[in-house]
Amino acid sequence: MRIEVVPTVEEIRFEQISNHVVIVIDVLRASSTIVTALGNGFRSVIPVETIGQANSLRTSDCILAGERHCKKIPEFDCNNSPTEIAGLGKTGSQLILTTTNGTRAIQKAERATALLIGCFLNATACMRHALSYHLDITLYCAGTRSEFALEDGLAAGLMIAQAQQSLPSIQICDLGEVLKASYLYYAGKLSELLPHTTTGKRLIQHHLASDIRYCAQVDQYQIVPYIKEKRILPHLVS
Ligand SMILES: O=C(O)[C@H](CS(=O)(=O)O)OP(=O)(O)O
Repeated sequence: MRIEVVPTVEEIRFEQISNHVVIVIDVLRASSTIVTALGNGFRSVIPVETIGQANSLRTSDCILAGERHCKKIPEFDCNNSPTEIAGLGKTGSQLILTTTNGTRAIQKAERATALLIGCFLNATACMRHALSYHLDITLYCAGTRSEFALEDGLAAGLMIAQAQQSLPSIQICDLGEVLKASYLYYAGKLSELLPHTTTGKRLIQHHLASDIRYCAQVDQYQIVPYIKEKRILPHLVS
C-alpha cells in the first residue's frame, strides 16, 4: 500500500483516483464544515459547484451554506463556517454546500473507489477508515485558489504519521515525507500557526478568526464523511 499527496485541486491525475481511496482535505474550511455538520446532527451534505445548483436543490428541510472568496452568499442561510453550522442545532436536516475550493475537489475525485473527507478535526478516524480498504490512498489537498495551502499539507502530514504507526511498511511519496516532518515540527502549535497561513490571513480579514481556532483542533470527531451517490454521509469509527 502507498500514500500519495496531491498539493492542489488542479493537480490530481486519473491514476490517483481510480482504484484508490481519496481523502479530500480542505482544513479552512470545507472539510471542517462537512465534518462538523455531520457530527452535529445533519443527516447528509450535498456538495455542489455553483450557486444556481444550490438554489435549485432548496427544500423546506435543508440549509444552504457557502461562500465565494470567504464571504457568505447573500441569499444563503449561512457561510461555509463550521462554528456557525455547529450552532444551528439542525438535527435531521440536509446541508447544501458550495465553496471556492473544497466542493470543487470533491467533484473532481468522485470516481474514486472510496471518497472520504478529512481535516484535523477527524484525522485519526479518517486515516483508520481509509486503511481498512487495503487500497492505495491519495491525500488530495484542496489548497486555496490554485495554490498549495499549508494547513491542508499539515493535516496530510498528520494522517501520514498515523498511517505509519498503524502500518510501518506503508510507502509514502516524497512530498508526503516532507509534510509528515512539517507536521511533527508544528504539532501542538497549530492554533498559533494557522492564522498566519494564506487562507488564515484571509479569514482574519473577514473577521472569521473563531473558525480558524476551531479548525485547528485535532480529533474532536470520530465521524468520517464519505460520498455515496453524490451525497456525503457520516460513517462513525469506533
Ligand atoms: O471560505 C473558505 O473557507 C475558503 C475560501 S478561500 O478561497 O480558500 O479563501 O474556501 P474553501 O473551499 O473552504 O477552501
